[in-house]
Order: sequence, then structure tokens, then C-alpha cells
Amino acid sequence: MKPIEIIDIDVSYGAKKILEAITFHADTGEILGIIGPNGSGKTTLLKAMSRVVARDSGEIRLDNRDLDTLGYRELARQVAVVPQDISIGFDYAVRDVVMMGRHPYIGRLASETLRDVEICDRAMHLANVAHLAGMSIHSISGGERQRVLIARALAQEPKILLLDEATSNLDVSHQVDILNIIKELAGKITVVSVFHDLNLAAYYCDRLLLLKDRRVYATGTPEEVLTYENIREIFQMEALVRPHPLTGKPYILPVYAHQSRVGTNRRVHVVCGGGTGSDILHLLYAASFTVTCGVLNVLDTDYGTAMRLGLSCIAEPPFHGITPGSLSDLRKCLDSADAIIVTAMPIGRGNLDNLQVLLDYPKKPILLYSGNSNSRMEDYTGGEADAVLTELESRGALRIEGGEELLAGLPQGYSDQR
Ligand SMILES: Nc1ncnc2c1ncn2[C@@H]1O[C@H](COP(=O)(O)OP(=O)(O)OP(=O)(O)O)[C@@H](O)[C@H]1O
Repeated sequence: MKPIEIIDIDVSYGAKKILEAITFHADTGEILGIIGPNGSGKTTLLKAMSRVVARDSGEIRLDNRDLDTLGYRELARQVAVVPQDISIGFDYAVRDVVMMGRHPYIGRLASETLRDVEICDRAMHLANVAHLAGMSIHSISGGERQRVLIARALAQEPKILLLDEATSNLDVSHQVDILNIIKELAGKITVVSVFHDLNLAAYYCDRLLLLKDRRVYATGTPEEVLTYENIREIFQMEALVRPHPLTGKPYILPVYAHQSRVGTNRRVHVVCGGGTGSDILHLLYAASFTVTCGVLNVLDTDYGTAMRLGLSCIAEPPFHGITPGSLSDLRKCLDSADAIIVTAMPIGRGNLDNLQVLLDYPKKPILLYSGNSNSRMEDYTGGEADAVLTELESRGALRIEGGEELLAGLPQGYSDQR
């Protein structure tokens, strides 16, 4: 039995359709993250799940019971919501706000029991607001108020907790504290949460639901949903997606788009390999340079990156040296490039031609890119590659470290002529 099932629902505000044919479920004890661009309907979906907005059609089932058949108190024992909009009309004390979470359990004319007080205290302790208990809800900060609403939801002891970006107002340590609490609670309860921060979603969620244009665009594990392609398609943003070095979960690093179009009408050729060029291929692509690269081996990570970005790349089969045909293609790319970038790649006999050919282009700007780690080219040629680099530097090739410096060192295009 699924704790919550959404079956083919449509939701509209007036004549405007907001959600269409939405079907998914949450599994017992999991954290399901809802992600998607602004206005894609995430909040509306949570509101439909808690019956705050009505559906046009479709069904929502809680433990296989129709959501619409539950009375108010029963619904409130099953589902707690922490909304995005955290305004509270009356001037209640924090403790009273948290105690509101117990209302579905306290009889109409009855007063709170010792058990209600204990649960309320525990919820305040978990959300780290116990020290605020006597204060007015209006005299605490936005982040503190958000934690109070989380405490109220915990006091409700729900089976399903719906969070609408519930940690967005929190500083980074409280954000992690609250999400850790929620992760601990999950297992006992099921959590469905809207996230804007994709990295938090990747770490804390068991599965993700990605919304786009009123519909479900993708569902699955964070690894399945947070792909480079999905992020580019949905958020129209260049980003590097890498496994987090400590958690192994996908980690998204935006390639900041303010640089976009600086390279319009400019061509750059990148000599790279072994993954040393991947980051800057993304950066140059995001900055609207026309990028060519190679000669690369088709098994090379940089080749994979070039293919995903749709860049023009000269390539040889696996374990193949550079053939005369590729060398001639390389010369054509270098002839038409406004600048050449060489990364700190491993150079052996097989790809030495990639470097040596650059000596024939004394007038081209050449940037030797070592990345932020300031690594140097690994020379497996017994010194020949190093000799070429030394010669290039003596002719004016510049050593460049970070991405910003790289963009600054390249000939700029006509970014103001949009
Ligand atoms: N009460 C309302 N009346 C009419 N339209 C609404 C109402 N609430 C939201 N909308 C519209 O519904 C669409 C989806 O809004 P919703 O808040 O669900 O999106 P969201 O994905 O949560 O957005 P965000 O990421 O900005 O929080 C938007 O176009 C919004 O303008």
C-alpha cells in the first residue's frame, strides 16, 4: 500500500491549467523531492496533495483511501504541511503556534494533555526553537519562524510531511540541521518536499520528481534525474554535474551564465585530453565561443564532453596515434581560430603532434591553461613536450590558471550586439 498516490490529476486556477496528467507516488518512509523551474507548479502540487486547492480531475489516495473522503481532523493527523508563505495573522507565542499542531488530537472542549505538552516540547527541541517558546511569533526572525512551523508540523505527528521549500529562509547550518532531522524522521514518516537547491535535493532525497510545463518531466533517483541534459533542458543553464567528492551524490556546479555571449563570433580551439579540458569546454560553450577541440581519442573524457555539448571535435579511434588526415583537420581548425588553449593534459608520443603543430602558429594567441589546481602538463615524451611548451612561452604564450582569467585572456566577441 502506498502512503500517497497521485493518479492522473489536473489542477487549474480559473481558466489557467497549472498541472496536467500528473501521476506519481511516494513510498513509505522515503524523501521524495519535487524540483522544477519557477512557476512549474510545485507549490500547487503540494496544495493539491493537502486539499488546499481542488483538482479538476484525477484522484489522490492516502493509504489507499480517497483524500476527499477524509474529515478535517483525520486529514490533519495524516498530513502536515510546512508552507512557503510563513505569515501568521495573530500575535501568538511560539509555544502556542507549535501546540496548534496538536489540535487534530485534542477534543473540541478538552484541553491539552501532558502527552500533548511532551510532544510539543520534543518538536520544539528537534527544530531548535525551545528557547523561543515564550516569544511572540512576530518578534522572531524569518528563519526562526520557519523552524517554528517545522516544529508545528512535527507536533502534528503526521504520516506524511509536505514541505514547501521549508528550509529556504534558514542559514546553512540550520538548513542542514533541519534536513538531517527530516532525514532521521523519514523511515518512520514519508516526506514530500519542494526543493530549489538541487544539491540539497540530490543529497537528501531518495527520489526526485522533476516538473516542467505542467507535466512530470522525469522521476527517479537523483542520479537518474539530475543529469547534465535534464538540467540544461529544464533550467536552460550550463552546469557541471559531478559526483560529490564525499557523498558520491550528483553535485551541480553552475557555469555562471553572466559570461554568456562574451565570445560571440569568436572561435577557440582547445588542445586537451584526459578530462583536463572538460570544465573549460563547458565554460567556453556557456560564454558562446565557437569551440573546436582535438585531436582526441574517442574514449577520452574530453571527447565525451565535446559530444554532449555538440562541439566540433577531431578524433581518432581508441589507442590510435594522430593520422595525417586528423593533423590536416587540426591545422584547418587552428587556421580559423582566434585563439588556442592548451590544457595541462598528459602528452605521450601518440599525441605529441597536437603540441608540435602549434609551433607553426607564432601569431596566434596561445593560452596554457592549468586550471585552479595549477597543475602542469604531464610529459611522457622524455622532455620533448616540455621543450615545446618552453618554446611557446618564449614566443608569448600565456599561462592561465582559473576560468575567469581564461575568459579575460581570450579575444572578446561582440557581446553588446545582441
Ligand atoms: N492563487 C493563484 N491564482 C492564480 N494563479 C496562481 C495562483 N497561485 C499560483 N498561480 C500560478 O500557477 C503557476 C504555478 O505556480 P506555483 O506556485 O505552483 O509554481 P512553483 O513551481 O511552486 O513556483 P516557484 O518555484 O516560483 O515557487 C504560476 O504560473 C503561478 O503564477
